[in-house]
Amino acid sequence: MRSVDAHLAEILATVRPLAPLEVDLEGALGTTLAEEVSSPVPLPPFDNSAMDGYAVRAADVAAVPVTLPVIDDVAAGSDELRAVGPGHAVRIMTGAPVPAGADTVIPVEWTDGGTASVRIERSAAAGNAIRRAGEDVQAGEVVLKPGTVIGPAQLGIIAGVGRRRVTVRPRPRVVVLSTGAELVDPGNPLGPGQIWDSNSYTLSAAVRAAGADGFRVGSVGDDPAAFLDTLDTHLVRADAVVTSGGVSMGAYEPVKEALTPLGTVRFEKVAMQPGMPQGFGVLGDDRVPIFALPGNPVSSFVSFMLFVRPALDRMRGLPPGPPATVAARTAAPLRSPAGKRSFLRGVLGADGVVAPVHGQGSHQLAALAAANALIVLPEDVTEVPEGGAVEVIRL
Ligand SMILES: Nc1nc2c(c(=O)[nH]1)N[C@H]1C(S)=C(S)[C@@H](COP(=O)(O)OP(=O)(O)OC[C@H]3O[C@@H](n4cnc5c(N)ncnc54)[C@H](O)[C@@H]3O)O[C@H]1N2
Ligand code: MOO
Repeated sequence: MRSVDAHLAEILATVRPLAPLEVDLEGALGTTLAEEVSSPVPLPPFDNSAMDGYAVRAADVAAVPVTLPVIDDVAAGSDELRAVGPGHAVRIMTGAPVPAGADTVIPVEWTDGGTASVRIERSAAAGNAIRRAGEDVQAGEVVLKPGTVIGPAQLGIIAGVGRRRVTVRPRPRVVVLSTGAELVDPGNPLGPGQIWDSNSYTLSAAVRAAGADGFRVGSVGDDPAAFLDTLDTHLVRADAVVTSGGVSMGAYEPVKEALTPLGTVRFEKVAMQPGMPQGFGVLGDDRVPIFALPGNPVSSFVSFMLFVRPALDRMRGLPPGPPATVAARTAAPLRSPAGKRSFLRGVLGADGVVAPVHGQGSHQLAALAAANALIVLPEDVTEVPEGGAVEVIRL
């Protein structure tokens, strides 16, 4: 049997970061920056007011109360500014440029709010409520480095430095396909021997949660030719394919039967529980990676977290690796088969104690849904006593 680490190593040696492309800001969320972004101008571009109030000379408000004539009104966006002479005040709004001559801003709350003249009750030192040009970013300064995932704030600063388009590694497009003659799409009635297809929903959601775009094709039956046809149809829009089911030892294993003859996809037993039967390889001239995951719902989910997620990180241009673990103590004794790495489902509390959920079968999806962690027991561990130290993957 192949080790979990060897299987992941082969996957990571095969998948490649997606080629960079230029996208509009609207399409940049969740992508990975593939260039350095810098600002052509200082930000803010000019000294401006941090508050609604009055721009004055600090010397004129050293002794208060004082009443000054209001010689102008400046809103944000104003460009014709009158200089503030000695003894003058200019009404100013947040974000408006500070007029020449003024060196401080008195918030409106410290005044009577006058428009022809203003009575100022409190004095302020020079520089009060003034945001200086370049205080956020200097002209030419790099604001984002390649390899940064673009979230809302990163998108904001790209727009904030005036860029309309940006070069990124895109979100991988992942086609998700489940197989099994027993599968019925949720919302439809079950016939004898049928179950609702949950894996295609779980896996396409896991794809999205991993920062990629999932296209849920739904389920195909047990016919290898129909499976290949469906795959062919969808391959053009895929950077990767994830399938579930049809990979073990049964009489009807469409994924294994269809892909094995291609010679580019291998089916192996990986020393883990759940998730032992795994297929991985590449398809077509573009060598699109395909992950053929086992059909048991918990098995396919755990397989996704261990193998597909790191591969998607690599495709996104992020440092890939196994899921991070944290140290915990188990609330109950645990068992694991010798020679296999186990991923038991558990609930990790704020106190660092993890309680295995009831129902550790690889078909028990409700138990997985109740869990927030996978308890990892290494290959050489067969038992852990109550209170024993374990590593867990947060879900
Ligand atoms: N003789 C052996 N039998 C099995 C072995 C083995 O080594 N020797 N391995 C077992 C293990 S471990 C697993 S895991 C499963 C993997 O089976 P397949 O990947 O071939 O998947 P299926 O047979 O199609 O389905 C397994 C199970 O999962 C249910 N399923 C499948 N697809 C879905 C879906 N989209 N949504 C919800 N549930 C799904 C399916 O009904 C089956 O109950 O093989 C063991 N057998
Ligand atoms: O290894 Mo299978 O993935 O448990 O049930």
